[in-house]
Amino acid sequence: MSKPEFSDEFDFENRILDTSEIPEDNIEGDNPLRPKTLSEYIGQETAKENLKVFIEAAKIRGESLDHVLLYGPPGLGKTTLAGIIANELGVSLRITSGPAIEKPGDLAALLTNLNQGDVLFIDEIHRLSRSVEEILYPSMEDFSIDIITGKGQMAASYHLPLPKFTLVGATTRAGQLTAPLRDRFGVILRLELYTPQELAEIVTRSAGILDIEIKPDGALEIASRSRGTPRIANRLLKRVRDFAQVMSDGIITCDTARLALERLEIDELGLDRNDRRLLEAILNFYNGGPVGVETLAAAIGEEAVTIEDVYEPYLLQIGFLSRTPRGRCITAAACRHLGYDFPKGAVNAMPTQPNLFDKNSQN
Ligand SMILES: Nc1ncnc2c1ncn2[C@@H]1O[C@H](COP(=O)(O)OP(=O)(O)OP(=O)(O)O)[C@@H](O)[C@H]1O
Repeated sequence: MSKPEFSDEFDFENRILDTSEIPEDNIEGDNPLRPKTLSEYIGQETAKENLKVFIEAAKIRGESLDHVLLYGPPGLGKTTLAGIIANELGVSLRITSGPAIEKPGDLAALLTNLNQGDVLFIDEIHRLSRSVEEILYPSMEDFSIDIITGKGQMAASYHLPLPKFTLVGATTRAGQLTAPLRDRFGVILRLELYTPQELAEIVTRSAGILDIEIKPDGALEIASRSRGTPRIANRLLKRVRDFAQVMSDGIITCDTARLALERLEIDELGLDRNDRRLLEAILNFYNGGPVGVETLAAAIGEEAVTIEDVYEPYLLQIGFLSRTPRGRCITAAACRHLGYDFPKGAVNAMPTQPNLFDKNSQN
């Protein structure tokens, strides 16, 4: 088939495969689907096994857990894991985010209100300002902060001891963390995209909690189209349930799942119209690439960071996109999937895996 015309508009707003936080995932709300203990948390075996040991050891010594940095694409369970850490340690969880801490005083107020052993969760920690970060260093290291009040001759400095706490930082962009901040985390865990089998377990667990009848092949069908992401899997489960209830007997089978997902325009690999348009843009406008992410973002009217955080991890993972020093390239496998010929003279780059610690990932 020849190259496609790239005409349709992108629809980023109403994307069912969106990984950004949804209201029920706000940890302060009571989302029944969110696991509360490590044993309920499915997948991420390496991270989970290590964390189990560190939590147990901290409990045996009667100390607070070392600071933990969680990184990985959105919707993989970083916030969930922070809640589990606090729960397993039997302490309270305080939640904030990088952009919410505007001034050093905001952080000082948070830190001085913690109790011994508490977990402070800072989401999007890469977005902390420098002045806030500078207060964070001594508080993470020495559990104390120096507060300066007044100006000029009236200035006074107070040294305030803090309770020993555990900072859990979460980020989708570990490469944007400053080295001094990164070095102050004793435990650094990378969350990986989930396998279809793990996601099928998550879907089955969620269906049980939501009282939805689902067959194993139905769960696997939803799981394989969920882009390795539990947040998407849970969302698709709820939408497929709607189709199953209206169009059949309410039981989710492989057939009902397939039918519903086709109606939602999500293909068997979990790609939707936006993914296809993005790949087609590389093919159509740039002869398969390489194209810089900023240029690509301008061409399709999306922010570069959304392409990098939301679209790319999965497209890289399934080998449909390749990241070269000169930009993004479509792979032969992606062309095959979309039904196009691999463009003549295009760079046949090997698929690359996302490297979230890579500072140059914006290239
Ligand atoms: N390992 C898991 N087992 C079962 N369910 C999970 C797991 N991880 C995540 N979930 C489900 O996925 C939803 C999204 O998880 P969570 O909000 O923790 O993601 P996140 O990585 O913090 O995302 P973001 O970075 O976008 O805030 C949760 O409500 C939970 O129901």
